[in-house]
Amino acid sequence: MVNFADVLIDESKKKNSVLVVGLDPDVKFLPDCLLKNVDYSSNESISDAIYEFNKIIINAVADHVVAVKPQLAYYEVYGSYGIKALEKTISYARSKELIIINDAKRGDIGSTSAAYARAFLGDGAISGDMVTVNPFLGSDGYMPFIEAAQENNKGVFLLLKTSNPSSYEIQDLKLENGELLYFKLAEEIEKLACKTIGVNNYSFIGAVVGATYPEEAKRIRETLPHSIFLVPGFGAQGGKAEDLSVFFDVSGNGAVVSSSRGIIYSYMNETDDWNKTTENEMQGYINEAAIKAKEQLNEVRFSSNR
Ligand SMILES: O=c1ccn([C@@H]2O[C@H](COP(=O)(O)O)[C@@H](O)[C@H]2O)c(=O)[nH]1
Repeated sequence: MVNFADVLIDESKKKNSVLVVGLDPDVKFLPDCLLKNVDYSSNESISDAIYEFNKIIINAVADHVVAVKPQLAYYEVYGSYGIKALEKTISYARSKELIIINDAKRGDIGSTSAAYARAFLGDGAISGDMVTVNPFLGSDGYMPFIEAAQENNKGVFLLLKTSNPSSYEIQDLKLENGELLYFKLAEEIEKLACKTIGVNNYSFIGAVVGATYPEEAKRIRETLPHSIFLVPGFGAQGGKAEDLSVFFDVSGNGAVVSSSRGIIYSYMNETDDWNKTTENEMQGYINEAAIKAKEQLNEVRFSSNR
């Protein structure tokens, strides 16, 4: 039996990185070199460009990231061709021995969640190693994912305190006993996580906690010591490396931090005419941005500022 938390931590140690790069391809931001032959009336043609873009990103970051995180929305928008681009991207990332976290945020009634779990945690073409799950339908909505992850030696990240500005509207609602909703959910996750720990003391049942909420993260970390956090919101959403030490444990483990736009479109900040960036230049800028982010995170994850 493999506990996926151990796989993630071992990979993080091997790469000396807690950085996850998000694969959120938006054609608006692709330079001319990738768009010159694109027929905008064809989803197939656009999806081919997306796959080429993803290969450049993967080549640039593979040595410096613990995982890549495709965001499903950017593929689903192009229908079956977008899904094909996702399949090819996953297969390419696997050829570079990368861990794949599908940011799909699924969750439904039990029977449908079981089908989603087969899609994302089974052995199909869009299956990764971990998937983000929306737990707000309740335990029959998220347990099928946890069961599939356990059966297939994979992992999940349950949404807990998301990085967006309005996350407080629902997630911070006060319950009758004065407790906050996300905090109650953290307690529920811990009940499952503490029973499913691996050799590093972490469970394959992780939680999403936004980089934009370090104060909240500090309390969540105490309540949920056995879950690895997936931390989005670093970079483009304003989350800063210097605020992130509270997400980690004393050994610098316990969290992986994702950045999408801040890294994959880093070439847009390098010249006034970013449209003219070549594929080689793109790869270079993305590589530099990933190394910089990795180093910033390494500086804070071992710091004692908790
Ligand atoms: O709480 C959450 C959960 C998921 N996300 C996703 O992460 C990336 C963030 O992209 P950036 O460009 O680094 O801001 C994106 O795919 C979101 O859907 C999140 O931001 N917050």
